[in-house]
Amino acid sequence: MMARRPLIAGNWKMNGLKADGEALAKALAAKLKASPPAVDMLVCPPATLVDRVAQAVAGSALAVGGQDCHAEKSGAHTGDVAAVMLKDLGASHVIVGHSERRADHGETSADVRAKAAAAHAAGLVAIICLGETEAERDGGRTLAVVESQFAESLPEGASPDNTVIAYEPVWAIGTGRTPTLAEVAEVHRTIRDLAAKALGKDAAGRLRILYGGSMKPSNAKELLALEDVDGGLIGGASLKVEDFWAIAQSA
Ligand SMILES: O=C(CO)COP(=O)(O)O
Repeated sequence: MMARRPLIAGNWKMNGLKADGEALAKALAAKLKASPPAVDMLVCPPATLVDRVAQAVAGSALAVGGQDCHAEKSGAHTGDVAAVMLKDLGASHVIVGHSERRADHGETSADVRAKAAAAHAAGLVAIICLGETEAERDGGRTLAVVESQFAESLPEGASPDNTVIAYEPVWAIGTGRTPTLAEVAEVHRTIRDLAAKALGKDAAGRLRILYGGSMKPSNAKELLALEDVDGGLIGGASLKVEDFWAIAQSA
């Protein structure tokens, strides 16, 4: 029996105004109600829409998450959002350490670890992102990069119940390119092995490890069929109901 229920998560990034965000979430919630798939589904709208989307899908099986949180609970941090604030709006998850935040905002793995700890303290599941750049892949450093990001980003107290790992090769995000299936399998197996060392074998066996980076209906089935791929973190294709739903159906 499959021990890990797949998680199909949509990262809307900086897309969506009130009307279209609500319509997208409602359409997904309706599909989930009509024909529940054998996966968990999550959408992560921009912070401005978390409240509205959470209210729109309340009572449905569609979970809602944030895309980032601050490491502190409150304070003088203009423009930032605390994990507890996302929780207050009805979020159950938050993405931390996305490569766009690591690149655009200079977030380090130490920052990511503090954010994940804040998410846990607020009662949120932290989706911790990691992945190599193209130069790192070309230089043969993929596994070393993933290993150090994993070691440095995982907080004390992490468990399969409060943490999900997302492997997102930076060069595959929004480019239409993906690693080969063998390359994805190798990285996911490595992450599972790292998790076994950090959390113990049983916990590692329950930990969900998502793949992200140009996942779409045409390649989802083969990616999601890999033994250590337990779902997807989907950007562009999560903005279209039919595409996101098709991906969920192929898990
Ligand atoms: O960054 C991603 C999800 O967090 C992946 O984005 P794309 O699916 O658009 O490549």
